[in-house]
Amino acid sequence: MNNRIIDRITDPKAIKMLSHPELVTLAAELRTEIIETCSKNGGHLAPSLGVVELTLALHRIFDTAKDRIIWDVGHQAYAHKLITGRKDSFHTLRTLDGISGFPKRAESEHDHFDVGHSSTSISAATGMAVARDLLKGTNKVIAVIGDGSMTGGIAYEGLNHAGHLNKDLVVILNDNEMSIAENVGALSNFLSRTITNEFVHKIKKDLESFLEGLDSVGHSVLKVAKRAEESLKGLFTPGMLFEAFGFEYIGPIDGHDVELLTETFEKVKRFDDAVLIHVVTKKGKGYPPAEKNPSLFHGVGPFDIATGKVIKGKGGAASYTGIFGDVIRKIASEDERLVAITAAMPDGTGLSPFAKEFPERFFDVGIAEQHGVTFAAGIAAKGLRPVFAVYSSFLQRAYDQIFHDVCLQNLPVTFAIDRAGVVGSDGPTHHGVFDLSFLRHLPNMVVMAPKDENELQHMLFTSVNYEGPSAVRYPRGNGLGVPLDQQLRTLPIGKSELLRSGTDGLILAVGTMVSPCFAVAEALAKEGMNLAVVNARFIKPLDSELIIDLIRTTNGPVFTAEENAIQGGFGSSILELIEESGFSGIRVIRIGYPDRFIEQGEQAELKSRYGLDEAGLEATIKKALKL
Ligand SMILES: Cc1ncc(C[n+]2csc(CCOP(=O)(O)OP(=O)(O)O)c2C)c(N)n1
Ligand SMILES: CC(=O)[C@@H](O)[C@H](O)COP(=O)(O)O
Ligand SMILES: [Mg+2]
Repeated sequence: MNNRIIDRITDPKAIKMLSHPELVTLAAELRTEIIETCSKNGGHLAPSLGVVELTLALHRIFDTAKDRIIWDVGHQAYAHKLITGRKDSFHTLRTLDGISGFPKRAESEHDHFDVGHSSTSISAATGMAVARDLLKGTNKVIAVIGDGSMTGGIAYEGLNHAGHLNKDLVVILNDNEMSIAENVGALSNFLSRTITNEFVHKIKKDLESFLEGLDSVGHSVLKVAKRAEESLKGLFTPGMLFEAFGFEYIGPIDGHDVELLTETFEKVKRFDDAVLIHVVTKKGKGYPPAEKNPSLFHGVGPFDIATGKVIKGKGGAASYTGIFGDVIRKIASEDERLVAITAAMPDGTGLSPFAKEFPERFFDVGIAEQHGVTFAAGIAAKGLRPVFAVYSSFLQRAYDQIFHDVCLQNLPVTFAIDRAGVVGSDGPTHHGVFDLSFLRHLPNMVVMAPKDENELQHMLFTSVNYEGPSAVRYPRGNGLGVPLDQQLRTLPIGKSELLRSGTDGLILAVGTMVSPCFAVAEALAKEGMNLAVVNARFIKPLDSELIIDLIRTTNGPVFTAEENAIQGGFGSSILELIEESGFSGIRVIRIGYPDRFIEQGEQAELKSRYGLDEAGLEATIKKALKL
């Protein structure tokens, strides 16, 4: 008979009734459940395994029906989900219409803030603490933030404000000495304090034996020194930093000792000022392959539990990310001006091989997209060619820096925008469906999207050699498997490619939409309908000359197709062009993502749901042509 504790936890309050050995058993059961589900669905395995004991201790002491826990990024919240009523739906994790991989207020009363992007928890918690006090509430507010997420500037804006207000607020720093890759920066060195502590300890011992060897003067000095010991320790531990922000500091404590965590939280629950608890955990804890390779298992696809081997997809063409990584090295080998930058995503953006080959020209700035952009602007201002490789949705953080530090000064920064379009299981926080809209209205900016991986190569080369800011946006996943030209060339700025002629209608397509649009036009030709198809290549500047000519000669509607929000995107720019050119009576049908946040699901599922696959495009076009 199945006698698992996990099956009895339908409400987190049940955690409070368990004995210590039962909590240890439950931790193991949670890990099994998390590993099994991630092995099938993929997911953020290593971060979630690392906080199982922390999650149990939090739920043992706090009551999430009223107390507020804000998980930073939220990719580590699987145990929290399992014990807050979502065990039976956990098998749907990250799937279409299933439960989210991140906390979601709409999903549970125990999720208090929607997340996915990093470093927001302290600010949100501070806001909740202020609101609680204004409303005369009594609940606790707890932010749980990782050491990687502490590299994001907003975390310090939050700390600075929270420490100043000194509200009843708990920040738990989950320090596993890892971001997705190795964590970077001075703070990370400061937190991994082992060497410093040993060093301080040795100095203290040496000093003590020296003073003890002296006469009574020495003993008096020793007494003073002993009294100063605490402050000396404080001077060399991370506590110093957080205390300077106005927080009480507790730690570092073992984040896998559920009893110690529980005792600590019990005490802290009675405090009524801002406290930071520094908890040390192991990323991937309890699953040896993840402990050994936490970067691979940070966000992993389906894998074999016994061997820890990731199950490869169908194979096929190289990924856009991989091609980017290859081309950028190729360009850098001939152009010494090229400098590559990532904001904590060296693997995800394909820059890791570049980092190995050109370590002096590679910079991981941490989760600091704003700094990454302005840093790139500084490099460009001195005549070099920075390439900032970044996910579309994370670039949103740096809108003002793109405007103020790059475009306004017309600096030659390349934005290599990966994960443009829908990204899949990460869902609405991570889909990259706004970049065309938020980039194309900025003066000086050139915006490109390749129809395939070969065009990606030429666009990157074009971008690095362009004298102003430019962006190349490309999707998550594989290219089309087209042959790659060996010789890179610059594309004429603002020139599109006419792929097929026809006067029954005009399709203007961008990036990943070019191939399915072309296929649909070819199929319709067999039914006697001849549509022109344009690979836009440039979203900005538009190839106005060609597009106006084609609009003039078409007898049918104009279709625009893009993997971006319809609002403000490429289709909108065509409407503007039509208006500016004085056309009237032109029917324009814009195909893209509607004005709502797009849910999680596989890319193909989402494209099908929103009519961006071949079947959907054909249906839309046929309807408009009244076929
Ligand atoms: C603004 C932003 N940039 C980048 C990311 C990608 N990202 C997600 S988790 C993560 C590392 C977080 O490290 P840490 O906070 O230490 O958590 P851990 O995974 O180690 O538990 C990164 C870079 C993100 N979610 N948000
Ligand atoms: C939580 C987070 O932001 C990242 O781990 C993200 O999920 C990575 O996405 P990719 O899998 O597309 O690299
Ligand atoms: Mg970490």
